[in-house]
Amino acid sequence: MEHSTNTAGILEIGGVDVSTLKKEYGTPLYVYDVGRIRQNARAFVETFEQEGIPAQVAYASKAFSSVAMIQVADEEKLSLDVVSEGELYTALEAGFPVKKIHMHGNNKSRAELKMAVDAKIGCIVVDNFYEIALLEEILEEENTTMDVLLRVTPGIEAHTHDYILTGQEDSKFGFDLTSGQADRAFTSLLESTGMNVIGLHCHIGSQIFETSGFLMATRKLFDIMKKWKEEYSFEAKVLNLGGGFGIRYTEEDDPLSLNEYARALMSEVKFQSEKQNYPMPEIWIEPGRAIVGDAGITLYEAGSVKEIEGVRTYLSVDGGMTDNIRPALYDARYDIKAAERMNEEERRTYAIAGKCCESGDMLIWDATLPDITPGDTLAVFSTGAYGYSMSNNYNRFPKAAVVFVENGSHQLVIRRESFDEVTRFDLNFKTGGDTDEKRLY
Ligand SMILES: Cc1ncc(COP(=O)(O)O)c(C=O)c1O
Ligand SMILES: N[C@@H](CCCC[NH3+])C(=O)O
Repeated sequence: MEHSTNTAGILEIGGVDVSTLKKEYGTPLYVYDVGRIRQNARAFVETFEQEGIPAQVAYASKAFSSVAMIQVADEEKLSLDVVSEGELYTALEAGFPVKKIHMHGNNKSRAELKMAVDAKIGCIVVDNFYEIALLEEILEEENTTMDVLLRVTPGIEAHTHDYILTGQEDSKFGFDLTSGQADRAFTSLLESTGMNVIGLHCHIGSQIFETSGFLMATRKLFDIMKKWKEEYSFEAKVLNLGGGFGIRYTEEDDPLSLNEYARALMSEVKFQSEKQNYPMPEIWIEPGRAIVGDAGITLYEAGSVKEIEGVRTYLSVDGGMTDNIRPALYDARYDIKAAERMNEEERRTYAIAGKCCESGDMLIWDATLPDITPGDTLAVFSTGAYGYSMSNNYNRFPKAAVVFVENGSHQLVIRRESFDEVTRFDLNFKTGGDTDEKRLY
Protein backbone atom coordinates (compact mmCIF):
# COMPACT_ATOMS: atom_id res chain seq x y z
CA MET A 1 0.00 0.00 0.00
CA GLU A 2 1.19 3.52 -0.73
CA HIS A 3 2.02 5.43 2.42
CA SER A 4 4.10 8.39 3.40
CA THR A 5 6.78 8.60 6.03
CA ASN A 6 7.91 11.83 7.68
CA THR A 7 11.50 12.89 8.23
CA ALA A 8 11.54 11.22 11.65
CA GLY A 9 10.73 7.86 9.99
CA ILE A 10 7.15 7.85 11.28
CA LEU A 11 4.26 6.64 9.15
CA GLU A 12 1.73 9.31 8.23
CA ILE A 13 -1.88 8.75 7.25
CA GLY A 14 -3.88 11.55 5.65
CA GLY A 15 -1.24 14.02 6.78
CA VAL A 16 -1.25 12.86 10.44
CA ASP A 17 1.59 10.87 11.98
CA VAL A 18 0.73 7.65 13.77
CA SER A 19 2.46 8.72 17.01
CA THR A 20 -0.08 11.51 17.39
CA LEU A 21 -2.96 9.11 16.70
CA LYS A 22 -1.66 6.49 19.12
CA LYS A 23 -1.17 9.06 21.85
CA GLU A 24 -4.60 10.57 21.39
CA TYR A 25 -6.74 7.46 20.86
CA GLY A 26 -4.73 4.42 22.02
CA THR A 27 -4.46 1.04 20.30
CA PRO A 28 -5.75 -1.09 18.67
CA LEU A 29 -7.05 1.67 16.45
CA TYR A 30 -8.65 1.61 13.02
CA VAL A 31 -7.51 4.66 11.04
CA TYR A 32 -9.15 5.65 7.75
CA ASP A 33 -7.63 7.95 5.16
CA VAL A 34 -10.81 9.73 4.03
CA GLY A 35 -9.05 11.19 0.99
CA ARG A 36 -8.41 7.65 -0.18
CA ILE A 37 -12.07 6.67 0.32
CA ARG A 38 -13.10 9.65 -1.80
CA GLN A 39 -10.52 8.81 -4.47
CA ASN A 40 -11.81 5.21 -4.69
CA ALA A 41 -15.44 6.33 -4.90
CA ARG A 42 -14.60 8.88 -7.58
CA ALA A 43 -12.69 6.34 -9.66
CA PHE A 44 -15.95 4.45 -10.16
CA VAL A 45 -18.37 7.39 -10.33
CA GLU A 46 -16.26 9.46 -12.71
CA THR A 47 -15.56 6.56 -15.07
CA PHE A 48 -19.28 6.14 -15.68
CA GLU A 49 -19.84 9.92 -15.83
CA GLN A 50 -17.07 10.43 -18.38
CA GLU A 51 -18.71 7.93 -20.72
CA GLY A 52 -22.14 9.46 -20.11
CA ILE A 53 -23.45 6.07 -18.95
CA PRO A 54 -26.31 6.26 -16.44
CA ALA A 55 -25.06 4.34 -13.42
CA GLN A 56 -25.39 3.97 -9.69
CA VAL A 57 -22.35 3.09 -7.62
CA ALA A 58 -23.80 1.69 -4.41
CA TYR A 59 -21.37 1.41 -1.51
CA ALA A 60 -21.82 -2.06 0.04
CA SER A 61 -22.00 -0.84 3.60
CA LYS A 62 -21.33 -4.33 5.04
CA ALA A 63 -17.65 -3.60 4.34
CA PHE A 64 -17.71 -0.85 6.98
CA SER A 65 -20.98 0.55 8.20
CA SER A 66 -20.91 3.61 10.44
CA VAL A 67 -22.72 6.92 10.47
CA ALA A 68 -19.58 8.84 9.48
CA MET A 69 -18.71 6.47 6.65
CA ILE A 70 -22.21 6.63 5.23
CA GLN A 71 -22.06 10.42 5.33
CA VAL A 72 -18.84 10.28 3.28
CA ALA A 73 -20.55 7.90 0.82
CA ASP A 74 -23.35 10.44 0.46
CA GLU A 75 -20.91 13.31 -0.08
CA GLU A 76 -19.32 11.24 -2.85
CA LYS A 77 -22.67 10.74 -4.62
CA LEU A 78 -22.74 7.02 -3.94
CA SER A 79 -25.88 4.97 -3.48
CA LEU A 80 -25.98 2.48 -0.62
CA ASP A 81 -26.39 -1.26 -0.29
CA VAL A 82 -27.67 -2.52 3.07
CA VAL A 83 -28.36 -6.12 4.09
CA SER A 84 -30.06 -5.83 7.45
CA GLU A 85 -32.20 -3.67 9.69
CA GLY A 86 -29.04 -2.63 11.49
CA GLU A 87 -27.34 -1.41 8.34
CA LEU A 88 -30.55 0.31 7.22
CA TYR A 89 -30.92 1.91 10.66
CA THR A 90 -27.33 3.19 10.44
CA ALA A 91 -28.03 4.65 7.00
CA LEU A 92 -31.16 6.40 8.25
CA GLU A 93 -29.29 7.72 11.30
CA ALA A 94 -26.68 9.12 8.92
CA GLY A 95 -29.41 10.95 7.00
CA PHE A 96 -28.64 9.07 3.79
CA PRO A 97 -31.15 9.80 0.96
CA VAL A 98 -33.60 6.90 1.22
CA LYS A 99 -34.30 6.59 -2.47
CA LYS A 100 -30.64 5.71 -3.03
CA ILE A 101 -30.73 2.78 -0.61
CA HIS A 102 -30.99 -0.82 -1.91
CA MET A 103 -31.69 -3.72 0.40
CA HIS A 104 -30.20 -7.21 0.11
CA GLY A 105 -30.38 -10.41 2.15
CA ASN A 106 -31.07 -14.10 1.68
CA ASN A 107 -33.46 -14.29 4.64
CA LYS A 108 -35.02 -10.89 5.09
CA SER A 109 -37.45 -10.99 7.97
CA ARG A 110 -40.93 -9.46 7.95
CA ALA A 111 -39.59 -6.72 10.24
CA GLU A 112 -36.70 -5.98 7.88
CA LEU A 113 -38.91 -5.81 4.82
CA LYS A 114 -41.47 -3.69 6.65
CA MET A 115 -38.77 -1.31 7.83
CA ALA A 116 -37.53 -0.94 4.24
CA VAL A 117 -41.06 -0.41 2.91
CA ASP A 118 -41.91 2.11 5.65
CA ALA A 119 -38.68 4.00 5.06
CA LYS A 120 -39.56 4.08 1.33
CA ILE A 121 -36.10 2.96 0.25
CA GLY A 122 -35.28 2.94 -3.46
CA CYS A 123 -35.23 -0.76 -4.15
CA ILE A 124 -35.29 -4.24 -2.65
CA VAL A 125 -33.24 -7.01 -4.24
CA VAL A 126 -35.47 -10.07 -3.96
CA ASP A 127 -33.64 -13.27 -3.25
CA ASN A 128 -36.08 -16.20 -2.81
CA PHE A 129 -39.72 -17.32 -3.11
CA TYR A 130 -40.43 -16.92 0.61
CA GLU A 131 -39.38 -13.28 0.40
CA ILE A 132 -41.50 -12.62 -2.71
CA ALA A 133 -44.61 -13.85 -0.88
CA LEU A 134 -43.75 -11.92 2.29
CA LEU A 135 -43.02 -8.67 0.49
CA GLU A 136 -46.20 -8.98 -1.57
CA GLU A 137 -48.18 -9.38 1.66
CA ILE A 138 -46.54 -6.34 3.30
CA LEU A 139 -47.06 -4.15 0.23
CA GLU A 140 -50.69 -5.15 0.12
CA GLU A 141 -51.17 -4.41 3.83
CA GLU A 142 -49.49 -1.04 3.45
CA ASN A 143 -51.23 -0.37 0.16
CA THR A 144 -48.00 0.68 -1.50
CA THR A 145 -45.49 -0.46 -4.11
CA MET A 146 -41.75 -1.13 -4.22
CA ASP A 147 -39.20 -1.31 -7.01
CA VAL A 148 -37.39 -4.64 -6.96
CA LEU A 149 -34.44 -6.29 -8.66
CA LEU A 150 -34.39 -10.04 -9.11
CA ARG A 151 -31.18 -11.58 -7.81
CA VAL A 152 -29.99 -14.46 -9.97
CA THR A 153 -27.02 -16.82 -9.63
CA PRO A 154 -25.45 -16.93 -13.06
CA GLY A 155 -23.46 -20.13 -12.43
CA ILE A 156 -20.05 -18.49 -12.40
CA GLU A 157 -17.20 -19.91 -10.33
CA ALA A 158 -15.05 -16.86 -9.65
CA HIS A 159 -11.48 -17.45 -8.50
CA THR A 160 -11.55 -16.53 -4.84
CA HIS A 161 -11.92 -18.11 -1.40
CA ASP A 162 -14.86 -20.56 -1.20
CA TYR A 163 -16.54 -18.65 1.63
CA ILE A 164 -16.69 -15.44 -0.40
CA LEU A 165 -17.97 -17.05 -3.61
CA THR A 166 -21.61 -16.24 -4.32
CA GLY A 167 -22.37 -16.55 -8.04
CA GLN A 168 -22.23 -20.35 -8.41
CA GLU A 169 -25.39 -22.48 -8.69
CA ASP A 170 -24.78 -24.08 -5.29
CA SER A 171 -25.27 -20.87 -3.33
CA LYS A 172 -27.66 -19.73 -0.61
CA PHE A 173 -28.18 -16.47 -2.53
CA GLY A 174 -30.58 -15.72 -5.36
CA PHE A 175 -32.48 -17.66 -8.01
CA ASP A 176 -30.69 -20.19 -10.15
CA LEU A 177 -30.76 -19.41 -13.87
CA THR A 178 -30.36 -22.91 -15.27
CA SER A 179 -33.06 -24.83 -13.39
CA GLY A 180 -35.89 -22.49 -14.36
CA GLN A 181 -36.10 -21.08 -10.81
CA ALA A 182 -35.32 -17.58 -12.05
CA ASP A 183 -38.07 -17.83 -14.70
CA ARG A 184 -40.63 -18.81 -12.07
CA ALA A 185 -39.57 -16.00 -9.78
CA PHE A 186 -39.67 -13.51 -12.63
CA THR A 187 -43.19 -14.44 -13.71
CA SER A 188 -44.43 -14.16 -10.13
CA LEU A 189 -42.98 -10.65 -10.02
CA LEU A 190 -44.74 -9.77 -13.25
CA GLU A 191 -48.02 -10.91 -11.73
CA SER A 192 -47.46 -8.95 -8.54
CA THR A 193 -49.40 -5.77 -7.94
CA GLY A 194 -47.03 -4.35 -5.33
CA MET A 195 -43.63 -5.27 -6.73
CA ASN A 196 -42.37 -3.37 -9.73
CA VAL A 197 -39.50 -5.34 -11.23
CA ILE A 198 -36.96 -2.90 -12.68
CA GLY A 199 -34.17 -5.32 -13.55
CA LEU A 200 -31.74 -8.02 -12.55
CA HIS A 201 -28.97 -8.39 -10.02
CA CYS A 202 -26.04 -10.73 -9.66
CA HIS A 203 -22.94 -10.78 -7.47
CA ILE A 204 -20.35 -13.40 -8.33
CA GLY A 205 -18.10 -13.15 -5.27
CA SER A 206 -15.56 -10.99 -3.54
CA GLN A 207 -11.86 -10.07 -3.94
CA ILE A 208 -11.89 -10.93 -7.66
CA PHE A 209 -8.95 -9.82 -9.79
CA GLU A 210 -9.90 -10.66 -13.35
CA THR A 211 -12.75 -9.25 -15.36
CA SER A 212 -13.64 -12.54 -17.10
CA GLY A 213 -16.14 -13.64 -14.43
CA PHE A 214 -17.92 -10.27 -14.50
CA LEU A 215 -18.08 -10.33 -18.29
CA MET A 216 -19.40 -13.87 -18.39
CA ALA A 217 -22.07 -12.98 -15.84
CA THR A 218 -23.07 -9.93 -17.92
CA ARG A 219 -23.50 -12.14 -20.99
CA LYS A 220 -25.61 -14.65 -19.08
CA LEU A 221 -27.82 -11.90 -17.73
CA PHE A 222 -28.30 -10.44 -21.19
CA ASP A 223 -29.29 -13.86 -22.50
CA ILE A 224 -32.06 -14.17 -19.94
CA MET A 225 -33.11 -10.55 -20.38
CA LYS A 226 -33.40 -11.10 -24.11
CA LYS A 227 -35.52 -14.21 -23.51
CA TRP A 228 -37.83 -12.34 -21.14
CA LYS A 229 -38.10 -9.48 -23.63
CA GLU A 230 -39.22 -11.88 -26.33
CA GLU A 231 -41.57 -13.82 -24.07
CA TYR A 232 -43.03 -11.06 -21.91
CA SER A 233 -42.02 -7.79 -23.63
CA PHE A 234 -40.10 -6.98 -20.45
CA GLU A 235 -37.23 -4.52 -20.72
CA ALA A 236 -34.85 -4.27 -17.75
CA LYS A 237 -34.16 -0.66 -16.78
CA VAL A 238 -31.37 -1.72 -14.43
CA LEU A 239 -28.59 -4.27 -14.58
CA ASN A 240 -26.86 -4.60 -11.22
CA LEU A 241 -23.58 -6.48 -11.50
CA GLY A 242 -22.76 -6.48 -7.79
CA GLY A 243 -19.41 -5.83 -6.16
CA GLY A 244 -16.36 -7.97 -5.56
CA PHE A 245 -13.61 -5.87 -7.16
CA GLY A 246 -10.32 -7.04 -5.71
CA ILE A 247 -7.77 -4.87 -3.92
CA ARG A 248 -4.10 -5.18 -2.99
CA TYR A 249 -3.44 -6.56 0.48
CA THR A 250 0.15 -7.66 -0.15
CA GLU A 251 2.68 -7.48 -2.96
CA GLU A 252 1.33 -10.80 -4.23
CA ASP A 253 -2.00 -9.22 -5.17
CA ASP A 254 -2.26 -7.61 -8.56
CA PRO A 255 -5.69 -6.04 -8.93
CA LEU A 256 -6.83 -3.90 -11.83
CA SER A 257 -7.40 -0.22 -11.18
CA LEU A 258 -10.97 0.67 -10.22
CA ASN A 259 -11.43 2.56 -13.51
CA GLU A 260 -10.44 -0.58 -15.38
CA TYR A 261 -13.06 -2.69 -13.61
CA ALA A 262 -15.73 -0.05 -14.36
CA ARG A 263 -14.61 0.35 -17.97
CA ALA A 264 -14.65 -3.40 -18.59
CA LEU A 265 -18.20 -3.72 -17.27
CA MET A 266 -19.38 -0.70 -19.21
CA SER A 267 -17.98 -1.87 -22.51
CA GLU A 268 -19.43 -5.37 -22.11
CA VAL A 269 -22.88 -3.98 -21.27
CA LYS A 270 -22.68 -1.65 -24.28
CA PHE A 271 -21.49 -4.48 -26.50
CA GLN A 272 -24.23 -6.86 -25.37
CA SER A 273 -26.96 -4.29 -25.67
CA GLU A 274 -25.91 -3.53 -29.25
CA LYS A 275 -25.42 -7.18 -30.15
CA GLN A 276 -28.73 -8.27 -28.66
CA ASN A 277 -30.51 -5.14 -29.85
CA TYR A 278 -31.54 -4.49 -26.24
CA PRO A 279 -32.03 -0.93 -24.88
CA MET A 280 -29.02 0.00 -22.76
CA PRO A 281 -29.95 -0.53 -19.08
CA GLU A 282 -28.61 1.61 -16.24
CA ILE A 283 -25.54 -0.09 -14.78
CA TRP A 284 -25.49 -0.47 -11.01
CA ILE A 285 -22.54 -1.84 -9.09
CA GLU A 286 -21.97 -2.48 -5.38
CA PRO A 287 -18.32 -2.17 -4.39
CA GLY A 288 -17.55 -2.48 -0.69
CA ARG A 289 -13.94 -3.56 -0.28
CA ALA A 290 -12.78 -1.45 -3.24
CA ILE A 291 -14.13 1.73 -1.61
CA VAL A 292 -12.78 1.32 1.93
CA GLY A 293 -10.30 -1.58 1.98
CA ASP A 294 -7.04 0.17 1.18
CA ALA A 295 -8.13 3.34 2.99
CA GLY A 296 -7.89 1.63 6.39
CA ILE A 297 -4.91 0.84 8.59
CA THR A 298 -4.96 -0.80 12.00
CA LEU A 299 -2.47 0.38 14.60
CA TYR A 300 -1.37 -2.01 17.33
CA GLU A 301 1.13 -1.93 20.15
CA ALA A 302 3.71 -4.71 20.27
CA GLY A 303 3.81 -6.79 23.44
CA SER A 304 5.34 -10.14 24.28
CA VAL A 305 7.94 -11.82 22.10
CA LYS A 306 8.38 -15.58 22.28
CA GLU A 307 11.26 -17.12 20.42
CA ILE A 308 11.18 -20.85 19.67
CA GLU A 309 14.68 -21.70 18.53
CA GLY A 310 14.68 -23.13 15.00
CA VAL A 311 10.89 -22.77 14.66
CA ARG A 312 9.66 -19.18 14.76
CA THR A 313 9.39 -16.04 16.86
CA TYR A 314 5.91 -15.03 17.97
CA LEU A 315 5.30 -11.32 18.41
CA SER A 316 1.98 -10.60 20.09
CA VAL A 317 -0.01 -7.42 19.59
CA ASP A 318 -2.83 -5.88 21.61
CA GLY A 319 -5.56 -6.91 19.14
CA GLY A 320 -6.05 -9.78 16.73
CA MET A 321 -9.02 -11.84 15.58
CA THR A 322 -11.38 -9.62 17.55
CA ASP A 323 -10.60 -6.64 15.30
CA ASN A 324 -9.58 -8.59 12.18
CA ILE A 325 -11.00 -12.07 11.80
CA ARG A 326 -10.10 -12.34 8.11
CA PRO A 327 -6.75 -14.18 8.52
CA ALA A 328 -8.43 -16.80 10.74
CA LEU A 329 -11.51 -17.07 8.52
CA TYR A 330 -10.07 -16.89 5.01
CA ASP A 331 -6.29 -17.24 5.47
CA ALA A 332 -6.20 -13.61 4.38
CA ARG A 333 -2.75 -12.06 4.12
CA TYR A 334 -1.68 -8.57 5.17
CA ASP A 335 1.40 -6.33 5.22
CA ILE A 336 2.76 -4.86 8.41
CA LYS A 337 5.30 -2.15 9.27
CA ALA A 338 6.97 -0.83 12.39
CA ALA A 339 5.08 2.43 12.09
CA GLU A 340 7.48 4.66 14.04
CA ARG A 341 10.65 3.11 12.63
CA MET A 342 9.83 3.09 8.95
CA ASN A 343 13.38 3.68 7.77
CA GLU A 344 15.02 0.94 9.80
CA GLU A 345 16.34 -2.20 8.24
CA GLU A 346 13.80 -5.03 8.30
CA ARG A 347 15.91 -8.03 9.22
CA ARG A 348 13.77 -10.13 11.52
CA THR A 349 10.91 -12.49 10.72
CA TYR A 350 8.05 -12.57 13.17
CA ALA A 351 4.77 -14.43 13.39
CA ILE A 352 2.31 -11.73 14.47
CA ALA A 353 -0.12 -13.15 17.02
CA GLY A 354 -3.31 -11.74 18.47
CA LYS A 355 -4.28 -11.73 22.14
CA CYS A 356 -7.15 -14.22 22.06
CA CYS A 357 -6.97 -17.57 23.77
CA GLU A 358 -6.94 -19.33 20.42
CA SER A 359 -3.92 -20.72 18.54
CA GLY A 360 -5.54 -19.66 15.25
CA ASP A 361 -5.55 -16.03 16.37
CA MET A 362 -2.70 -15.09 14.07
CA LEU A 363 -2.61 -11.93 11.96
CA ILE A 364 0.48 -12.65 9.83
CA TRP A 365 2.67 -15.75 9.86
CA ASP A 366 5.80 -14.35 8.25
CA ALA A 367 6.24 -10.62 8.76
CA THR A 368 9.59 -8.99 8.10
CA LEU A 369 10.28 -6.15 10.51
CA PRO A 370 13.14 -4.41 12.31
CA ASP A 371 13.97 -5.78 15.78
CA ILE A 372 10.81 -5.09 17.75
CA THR A 373 10.66 -4.18 21.41
CA PRO A 374 7.48 -4.12 23.53
CA GLY A 375 5.69 -0.79 23.14
CA ASP A 376 6.57 -0.37 19.46
CA THR A 377 3.74 0.70 17.19
CA LEU A 378 2.81 -1.62 14.36
CA ALA A 379 0.61 -0.78 11.38
CA VAL A 380 -1.29 -3.42 9.42
CA PHE A 381 -2.37 -2.12 6.02
CA SER A 382 -5.57 -2.45 3.99
CA THR A 383 -7.79 -3.33 6.93
CA GLY A 384 -10.58 -0.92 5.97
CA ALA A 385 -13.02 -3.54 4.69
CA TYR A 386 -14.59 -6.25 6.84
CA GLY A 387 -12.35 -5.37 9.79
CA TYR A 388 -14.47 -3.26 12.11
CA SER A 389 -17.66 -4.63 10.54
CA MET A 390 -16.72 -8.21 11.49
CA SER A 391 -15.15 -7.32 14.82
CA ASN A 392 -16.33 -9.13 17.92
CA ASN A 393 -15.97 -9.31 21.69
CA TYR A 394 -14.33 -12.72 22.00
CA ASN A 395 -12.57 -12.99 25.37
CA ARG A 396 -14.57 -9.87 26.21
CA PHE A 397 -12.17 -7.54 24.46
CA PRO A 398 -13.83 -4.16 23.91
CA LYS A 399 -14.18 -3.14 20.26
CA ALA A 400 -11.47 -0.77 19.05
CA ALA A 401 -12.07 2.88 18.14
CA VAL A 402 -12.21 4.25 14.59
CA VAL A 403 -10.61 7.53 13.55
CA PHE A 404 -11.00 9.40 10.26
CA VAL A 405 -8.08 11.49 9.02
CA GLU A 406 -8.14 13.98 6.19
CA ASN A 407 -5.91 16.88 5.18
CA GLY A 408 -3.91 16.76 8.38
CA SER A 409 -6.93 16.62 10.73
CA HIS A 410 -8.18 13.66 12.71
CA GLN A 411 -11.57 12.91 14.17
CA LEU A 412 -12.95 10.09 16.27
CA VAL A 413 -15.91 8.52 14.44
CA ILE A 414 -16.52 5.41 16.56
CA ARG A 415 -15.64 5.44 20.25
CA ARG A 416 -13.64 2.62 21.83
CA GLU A 417 -15.96 0.33 23.77
CA SER A 418 -15.74 0.44 27.55
CA PHE A 419 -16.02 -2.58 29.87
CA ASP A 420 -19.41 -1.26 30.98
CA GLU A 421 -20.51 -1.46 27.39
CA VAL A 422 -19.08 -4.94 26.93
CA THR A 423 -21.21 -6.17 29.85
CA ARG A 424 -24.23 -3.97 29.11
CA PHE A 425 -26.61 -6.83 28.32
CA ASP A 426 -25.61 -8.97 31.31
CA LEU A 427 -28.19 -9.56 34.03
CA ASN A 428 -27.58 -10.87 37.54
CA PHE A 429 -28.34 -14.46 38.39
CA LYS A 430 -28.42 -15.30 42.09
CA THR A 431 -29.53 -18.70 43.31
CA GLY A 432 -32.80 -18.13 45.13
CA GLY A 433 -32.75 -14.50 44.14
CA ASP A 434 -34.72 -12.47 41.64
CA THR A 435 -33.44 -13.55 38.22
CA ASP A 436 -35.26 -10.69 36.51
CA GLU A 437 -33.37 -8.08 38.42
CA LYS A 438 -31.57 -5.78 36.00
CA ARG A 439 -27.92 -5.08 36.66
CA LEU A 440 -27.19 -1.46 37.14
CA TYR A 441 -24.04 -0.04 35.72
C1 LIG B 1 -24.68 -8.71 -2.92
C2 LIG B 1 -23.35 -8.15 -2.61
N1 LIG B 1 -23.01 -6.95 -3.12
C3 LIG B 1 -21.84 -6.38 -2.84
C4 LIG B 1 -20.91 -7.00 -2.04
C5 LIG B 1 -19.63 -6.29 -1.78
O1 LIG B 1 -18.54 -7.03 -2.11
P1 LIG B 1 -17.09 -6.40 -2.09
O2 LIG B 1 -16.88 -5.82 -0.76
O3 LIG B 1 -16.21 -7.53 -2.38
O4 LIG B 1 -17.07 -5.37 -3.16
C6 LIG B 1 -21.19 -8.25 -1.50
C7 LIG B 1 -20.20 -8.99 -0.70
O5 LIG B 1 -19.53 -9.85 -1.23
C8 LIG B 1 -22.45 -8.84 -1.78
O6 LIG B 1 -22.79 -10.02 -1.26
N1 LIG C 1 -16.49 -10.55 4.59
C1 LIG C 1 -15.76 -11.08 3.50
C2 LIG C 1 -16.41 -10.95 2.16
C3 LIG C 1 -17.85 -11.28 2.09
C4 LIG C 1 -18.54 -10.14 1.50
C5 LIG C 1 -20.01 -10.15 1.59
N2 LIG C 1 -20.72 -10.92 0.61
C6 LIG C 1 -14.33 -10.62 3.50
O1 LIG C 1 -13.87 -10.13 4.47
O2 LIG C 1 -13.61 -10.77 2.57
